[in-house]
Amino acid sequence: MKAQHTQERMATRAAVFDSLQQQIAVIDDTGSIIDVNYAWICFGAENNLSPEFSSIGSNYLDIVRYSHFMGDQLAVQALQGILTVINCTSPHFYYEYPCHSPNQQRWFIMRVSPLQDGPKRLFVIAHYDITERKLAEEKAESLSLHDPLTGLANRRYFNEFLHEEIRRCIRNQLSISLVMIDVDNFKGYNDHFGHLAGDECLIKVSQVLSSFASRPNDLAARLGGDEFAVIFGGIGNAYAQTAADSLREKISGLNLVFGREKLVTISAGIVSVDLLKHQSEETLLHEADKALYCAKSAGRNRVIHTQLDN
Ligand SMILES: Nc1nc2c(ncn2[C@@H]2O[C@H](COP(=O)(O)OP(=O)(O)OP(=O)(O)O)[C@@H](O)[C@H]2O)c(=O)[nH]1
Repeated sequence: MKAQHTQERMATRAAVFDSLQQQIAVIDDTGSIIDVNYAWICFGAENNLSPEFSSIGSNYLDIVRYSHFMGDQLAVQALQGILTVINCTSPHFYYEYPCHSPNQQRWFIMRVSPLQDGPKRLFVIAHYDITERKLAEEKAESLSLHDPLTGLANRRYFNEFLHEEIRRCIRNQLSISLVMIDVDNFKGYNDHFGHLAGDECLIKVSQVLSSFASRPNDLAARLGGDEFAVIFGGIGNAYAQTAADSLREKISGLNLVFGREKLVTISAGIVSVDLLKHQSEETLLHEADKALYCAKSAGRNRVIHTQLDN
């Protein structure tokens, strides 16, 4: 009676093990696979992994070593982590990793924990799919860094990017240029066509700015209202002047007319430093703002350029 009861409990436990969505394998201290659950088997099949991945008796550590040998850079960290638990240098191992396929973004967590089964030292390797959480985090992160109207970087992202870009340029002795931009007489456009049309106008301006900031070390940002900025990392005096002139022409070329034949234009202040050694972001911001102020005072629809020495 007792034996039957124990058997039933074992069967229930096995059913629970197989019903879990997490992919679980149990290995011994040599890496040999003692057991896998149904989700683990399905994962192997869905991802065309070799049959060894789900076979009892295969060596899981060898499978991970082979992945590393085949160029999977993450496998070496997974391997080291598993070994720290097997060698008792760490009580658990927890590892978050991307596992993207050509048409799907996916992330997983691998958790390795020891399991004492009578005299046997075993280890549970559990993989959890955390794609939903990761995508939600990425979306929240993107929302916190971008302006909702134009999709450009917001002031917070701009500040962080400028800080990092200045450090990168100083480290590598590269040039940098910063362009501060303000739409001219935008209040007039808003008053003439209304706020919604004003929003459309800001979106069009931002699209032009984006098209000028296409390299990884460039950034177009909306700092607030009708105030924008473009960072050109690694770009010095000569190109920045040409780019800002062309940017100004492209925006007047949008032909956004309001009032009595007035055109939406921009004023811009540029600061460039060739082969940056030790200028601070405060100086760059201050000088670009000053140049923008001069462009406004000098009649708008123009670019004023300041070149700083190191
Ligand atoms: N439609 C719209 N308007 C905005 C937004 N944010 C700020 N504004 C308006 O942008 C205008 C900014 O005006 P200012 O920069 O002060 O002045 P301006 O008319 O552009 O004149 P100058 O800058 O001196 O050439 C104000 O009328 C604000 O109400 C927005 O998100 N959407």
